[in-house]
Amino acid sequence: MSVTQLTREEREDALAALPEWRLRADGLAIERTFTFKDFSEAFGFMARAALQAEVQDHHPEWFNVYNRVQVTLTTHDAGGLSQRDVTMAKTMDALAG
Ligand SMILES: C[C@H](O)[C@H](O)[C@H]1CNC2=NC(N)=NC(=O)C2=N1
Repeated sequence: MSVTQLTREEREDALAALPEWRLRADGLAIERTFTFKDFSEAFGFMARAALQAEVQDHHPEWFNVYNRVQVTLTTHDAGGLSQRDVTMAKTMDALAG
């Protein structure tokens, strides 16, 4: 599937609209750590995000310990950041409340 990387300008605009996310040092991914009340809340978030990932055909890299979910978004098909990551980041922000 052809997906294109964001240009530097598009990336900067996207990050400005995603204040909770930071650009990974290599510039190829965005990252956010979500913290919830407990494991049940964290896993509920992951379950809802997983269903949305399927709908968007765009899957997160993530790591969960108890109430914490560390998320990395990158587009493998583009070899870096694409609009799909931005859309998924906004979806996750909305799901986390
Ligand atoms: C075939 C399938 O559509 C692709 O492999 C999709 C699935 N989910 C994906 N998820 C992410 N994060 N990046 C991709 O490039 C990607 N590609």
